[in-house]
Parts: sequence; C-alpha cells; structure tokens
Amino acid sequence: MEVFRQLKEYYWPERRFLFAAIISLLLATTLGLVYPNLLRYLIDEVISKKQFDGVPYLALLVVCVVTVKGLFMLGQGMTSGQLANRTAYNLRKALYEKLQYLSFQYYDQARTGDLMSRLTADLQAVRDFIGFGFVQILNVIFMFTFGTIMMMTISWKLTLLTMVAMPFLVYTAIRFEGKIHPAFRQIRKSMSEMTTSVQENITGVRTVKSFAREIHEIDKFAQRNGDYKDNNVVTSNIWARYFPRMEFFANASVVILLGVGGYFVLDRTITLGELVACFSLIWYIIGPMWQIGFHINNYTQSKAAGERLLEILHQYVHVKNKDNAIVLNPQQVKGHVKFENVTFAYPDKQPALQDFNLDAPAGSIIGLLGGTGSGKSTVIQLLLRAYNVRQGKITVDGIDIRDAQLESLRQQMAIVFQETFLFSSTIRNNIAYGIRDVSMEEVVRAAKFAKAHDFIMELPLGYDTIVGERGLGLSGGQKQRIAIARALLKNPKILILDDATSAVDMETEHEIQQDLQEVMQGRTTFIIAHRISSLKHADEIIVLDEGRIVQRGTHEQLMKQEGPYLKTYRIQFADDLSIDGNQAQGAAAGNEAEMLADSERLTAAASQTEDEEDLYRDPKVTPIFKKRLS
Ligand SMILES: Nc1ncnc2c1ncn2[C@@H]1O[C@H](COP(=O)(O)OP(=O)(O)OP(=O)(O)O)[C@@H](O)[C@H]1O
Repeated sequence: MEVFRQLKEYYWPERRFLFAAIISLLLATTLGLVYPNLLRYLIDEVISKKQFDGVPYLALLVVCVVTVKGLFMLGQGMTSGQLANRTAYNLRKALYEKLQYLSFQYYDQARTGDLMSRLTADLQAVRDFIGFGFVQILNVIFMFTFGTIMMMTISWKLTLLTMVAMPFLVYTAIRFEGKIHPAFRQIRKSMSEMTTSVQENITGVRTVKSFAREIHEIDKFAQRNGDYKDNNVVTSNIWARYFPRMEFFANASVVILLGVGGYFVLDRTITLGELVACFSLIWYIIGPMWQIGFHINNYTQSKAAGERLLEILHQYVHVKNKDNAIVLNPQQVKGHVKFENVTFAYPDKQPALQDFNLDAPAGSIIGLLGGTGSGKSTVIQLLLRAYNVRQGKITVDGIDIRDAQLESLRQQMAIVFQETFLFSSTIRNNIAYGIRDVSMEEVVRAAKFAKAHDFIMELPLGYDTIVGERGLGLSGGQKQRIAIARALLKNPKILILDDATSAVDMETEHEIQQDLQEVMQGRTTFIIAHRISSLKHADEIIVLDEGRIVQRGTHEQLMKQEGPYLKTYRIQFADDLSIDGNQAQGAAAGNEAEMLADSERLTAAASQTEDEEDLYRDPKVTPIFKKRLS
C-alpha cells in the first residue's frame, strides 16, 4: 500500500466521493444479506407450515429490497466514477506540470513513447483501482465478514467446517500475487518499449524510408512485439496454473457445506431453511474469494503503474529556483553576459567546455565558430541554464544565473535553434508563441524582418495556415524563418542564433542578416554559425575546438592570424570558387571583397533595404514594435 500512500495527495481531496461510495456499497451489501433470510423464512415458516398467505408480502418485500439495493448500487457507481475521474485529473495535471519543470538532463534520457505510456495506460490503471478496485476490495471484506457472521448465527459448527478449505484458497491467492506482480511489471515495461518503438518509427519515418530500413524496423518491432507477447504468455500461464487451484478450493467449501449440512438437517441440528440460507450465504464468502485473483491482479497492476507514475513525480529536478531567487526585471536588464572560468561536462562524459571565459557587454555581438562537437551549443545551453554550472560561473548584469529566477532569466532570451519545432497551430500562433497580447501587425512585421512574410502570404490561408507538429509542408528554411520571427517578436535582451540560418539559401541568409543587423542593436547577440559571412560583424568571434577557446578576436584581427579561422575562411572561399566556374569566381571575388569591406558601410547599405524603409515610414507600425526593433 506504500505506493498508494504516496499517491494520497491526488485522491484524498476527493475523499467525500470515496466515503459515499463505501457507504453505498456497504448498505447495498447489507441489503443483499436479506435474501438468504427471506429464503429461510420462506422454507421454514411458509412452505413447511403451509402458510401461503404471506407469499405476496414476501414477494413485495423482495421487490422493495431489490429496488433500494439498486439505488445504493447506482449511488456507488456514480460516486466511484467521480472519485476515479477526479483522481485521474489531479494526477494528470501533476504529471504534466512535473514534465514542464523537469530539466534538460532528464529529457536527454527520457523516451517519448515510454512517457506517453505512463501518462495513458499507467494512469488509467491507477484511476481504475482508486475509483473502483479499492471499493471492490472493501466489498470483498464486507461480504466475507457479514456472510461469515450470519452463517455463524445459524450454525457455528457448519461454518467452521465449511471454512476448512479457505486457508488453502488464501495461501494459493497470496502465492499467485507474488508471481503475478513481477509478471505484470514486465508486461508494462515491454508495452512501453513497444510504444517507444512505434513512436520513434513514426517520428523518424523519413529517415527510415530514405535509408530503406523498413525491413530492419519491422524486425526490430517484431522483437519487441515478441517480448510483449512472451510476457503476456508467461502471465497467462501463471494465471492458468493458479486459477483452477483457487477454483478447486472454493468448490471444496460448497461440497463440505452440502455434505455436512445435509447430515445436520437429517440430524435436526439445523432446519432445511437454514441449510438453504447457508448455501446462499456461502456464495457471499466464496464469491469474494473467487474474485480475489481478479482483485489481486487489479491491485498489482495498478501498484506497478503507480510506481511508474511516482518515478516521474519524484524525479529530481536538476535545475530549479533557489529560495529567494532574484527576479530579473525586463526593464532593468541590460544584457551584460559574463562566463568566468566555466568548465562543464555532461553526465558521464568528458568536459564539453573547458575554462571558458567571455565578457559580452550589453549590446555586443559574439560569434561562436568551431567544428561539430566543439562546444558551441553547450555555451548557449549553459547561458539558458539548461544545465547547472558547477565549475566557474555565468553572470547576467553581474547576477550569477544560478541565483536568478529561472523563468525571468529565460524571458530575457530568445533562441533560434538549428532544428525548428513548430506547434500544430496556425503560423500566427507559432510566431506569437509565448507572447501575450500581441497584435497582428507586430506578427507581420516580425515575419517581414525574418523574410517569412512573402511565403506565408502564398499559403492558402496565409497566417491562419495550420502547420503540423513538425511544420509539415514547410521547408527547413521556411521553418527557420518562422523561428526567427518568433524570436524577434519576443523582444529579448539576449538574442541567440544557434545556426539559425543554416537551412536558408545564401541569398536569403544575406538578406536576413542585413535585417538582423538592425534588430541586434541594443541586444547582446550570440551567433553560432558555420559560415564566416554570418559572423564577420561580431564584436568578438570565439573559435572553439574540443571545448577550448583556440582563437578569439574580431574578423579583421582573426584574418591577420594563421589559425583555424583563416583556414575555415579559405576553405569556404575555395568552395565558392570551385562551385561553378567563372560565374562563381565572380561571385566569390565579390563575396571576398564584401567580406573585407568596412562593416559600417555594409550596415549602412543594409539599412537602405525596402523593408526597413517601409517599416519606419509606415504609420501603422505600433510604437511598441518600433521599440522592440530598435
Ligand atoms: N545533451 C547532451 N548530453 C550529453 N552530451 C552532450 C549533450 N549535448 C552535447 N553533448 C556533447 O558535448 C560536446 C559538445 O557538444 P555541442 O553540442 O556543444 O557541440 P557544437 O559545437 O554545438 O556541435 P554542432 O556544431 O555539431 O552543433 C559533444 O561531445 C557532444 O557529444
């Protein structure tokens, strides 16, 4: 019962329904005990004595008892239903809330299919037990106790003899419980593995098909399906072995009752009516014992399910607010970011970042460059406080981010990831995600800045087009542009572009960056990019290799040093040259010239773009948005 003790806070507030269900069932069971007594009266007082005048009254009494019992059963059903559904609601709410606050570290390991199975099948099992199963077990106890007491009042000897087989029944039932509980746990585990496999297959269907791995996936699923089947077979075998034994011991009681009871009637120790009443009452005792397997099964299943729910509910939250955490006020935050001697390793891994130092004054642009796995995204993850830093510290305006209230810290930041997640909602809602009271004009302006407006307008329903869970129907670049619009609309003090333009073509990237120049003003901006053209305007570019800073400086400074930056520049430049002959050469030459040009001149040129001119002349642009963009 430990599991249910720990789940108390979710069903105890609904205890009024629990008590009402118990009382209703108690009364219904008590009324059920009237039948054997009516039978006894019918045989001993009416049939034996040939007093048939009382039969209509007896029949009427039966009708009344049946009706009232029915009403109590109805009450029990309704209150149990309330208890079950309210408990499920409370649990679902708590689980969902917990999932919101669990840290990135948890999600690094968590499997969606497994979580989904806990939130559905396991929750259902707990709901059914608390709402119905528990009351049924109490009913078993009532029926056994009341039935035994009534039989005792008729003949204690007969009762005790009838009970001889019961300890065997109880022993078998307990052994059955010991075997069936681990078997059910295995079933749940294999069920969750099977669900995970289906879920991953559906999510990654494009990868599976493009690698022609259908057969492999079918085999993989067949193995999990087989495990699930085997576990069910094992459980059925346990059931098959124990259930007949329980049935045997239960029926042995009836045989004893009829044999010994018949002898007692002949002996005139009890009347025929009393034997018939005992025969009726024995089912009050055997019935619950008969069902004990089902209740044990139900209980063990829900206990296993409850354990899995508690695992989520008790899951340690790695990143959380301290007591008296400092709430960052968006009006006061300037966005001065500092990393001081930060060394960080993901659990059970080599350090992803080593002795990392960075001073990004408010409004500065920091570029991060490096090969895959060099630690660029880790810098951003740590700034977001997705993980706690244990060595060194990160500050925003001098406040250690571990002391800042998490929500207020993340509200100061907007991040555009390389992989864009779009919710299954309209494009408008996707752009306005996380911002309250935003006007359509602001959404459109942000979309224009992100170069998303034109393609959105070409969609049949424009901004009201519903995009799928993974933005189905949109290209990678289009999704990225929506993500950029979403970030711009948030008006963050710290803007993070994590390879945010990797999926758009060079031309669009160039256009977006010209607009971003304007947007970045007044915000501390972190740009992770593989293309040097995306970083060249940064105030400081940090080049990482295996978690260590290997070069830092401005584009101009780094271009004068031999090192990975210049090497990367040359490779990218050479790529451009080799693409398509003369035309590319011209473009590359232009590109190089442009790269080396004075960045101020570029910014000035960029500010001449049509969109911006429109924006600042357009009287419809709300002052809020102008402020947001400046
Ligand atoms: N969630 C995680 N759990 C465990 N290890 C991780 C996790 N994220 C990153 N790493 C590891 O940390 C190291 C740095 O990864 P990071 O994602 O910061 O690199 P990156 O420079 O952003 O790479 P890329 O350009 O490929 O995105 C890598 O060795 C990577 O395997």
